Amino acid sequence: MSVRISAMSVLPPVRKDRVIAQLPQCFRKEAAFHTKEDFNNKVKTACQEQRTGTVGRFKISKVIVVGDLAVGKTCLINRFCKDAFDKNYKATIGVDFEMERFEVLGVPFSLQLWDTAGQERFKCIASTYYRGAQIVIIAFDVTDIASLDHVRQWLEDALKENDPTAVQLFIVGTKKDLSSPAQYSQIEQDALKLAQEITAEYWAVSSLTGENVKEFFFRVASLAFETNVLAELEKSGPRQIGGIVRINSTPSNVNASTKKKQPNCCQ
Ligand SMILES: Nc1nc2c(ncn2[C@@H]2O[C@H](COP(=O)(O)OP(=O)(O)OP(=O)(O)O)[C@@H](O)[C@H]2O)c(=O)[nH]1
Ligand SMILES: [Mg+2]
Repeated sequence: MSVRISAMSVLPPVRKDRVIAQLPQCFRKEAAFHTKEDFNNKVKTACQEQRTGTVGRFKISKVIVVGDLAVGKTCLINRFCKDAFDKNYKATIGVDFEMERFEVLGVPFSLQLWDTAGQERFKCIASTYYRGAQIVIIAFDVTDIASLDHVRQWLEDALKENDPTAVQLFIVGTKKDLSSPAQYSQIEQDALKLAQEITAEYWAVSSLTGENVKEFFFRVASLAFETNVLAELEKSGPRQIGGIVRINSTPSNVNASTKKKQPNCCQ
């Protein structure tokens, strides 16, 4: 960890196409983490006043991407991180990970993206890396209803290793390019219903065309950032040094992850 911190301090500036100045909007209002148009005001003020605590210095949010084999988890990450797409399937063995650095409201913020194996025989290796995730992305293939049916099982497995109240959950339908509008809208109904039931934000993407891929990860980064800054503000409360004393320090859109701080061995 200390190696990573010192390495970060000498890293070049964040890429221009990783700068987030405005809150990216949700994909579907029916299944969104929240539907606010802008970042929380307390978060914006904290960023302007550089009162974001560990966020922006050494905070790295862990994201795990899980889901059935061959639904397109690796392709999704590769489209975003490398702007590449491979039409040949190469199963992930265990896990891979990528670091993505963003700048949100002027504050550096990193996501550690863990790409896990969907194949049963590699699952037990992969699941040992689930711990400490702040964000869980469950991918399913929009042309394969069985992969949507398996989302609940993936959720259960991911939450075994994590504090369920401290996790932000996303369901992502992949391979949107392969489905006709009629087929897609049918599976979307089921996916939205499931997302509502398990309190997840729903997205649909295509790693082949790139549709919604950047928008999705920007949304993930922004919501993780917002949650982290709110948690920092709640932690420091009215005693915040160098900031304005706020009598009411409870964030207006308190969400699960600000309620309980989990021990986080992986960060
Ligand atoms: N048409 C199309 N094909 C895709 C898309 N995403 C992935 N694929 C294809 O689906 C297959 C599986 O993709 P992967 O990303 O390797 O799947 P995975 O979920 O990482 O699989 P495991 O690592 O075994 O869990 C590959 O042949 C990809 O080319 C997409 O958006 N559109
Ligand atoms: Mg893979």
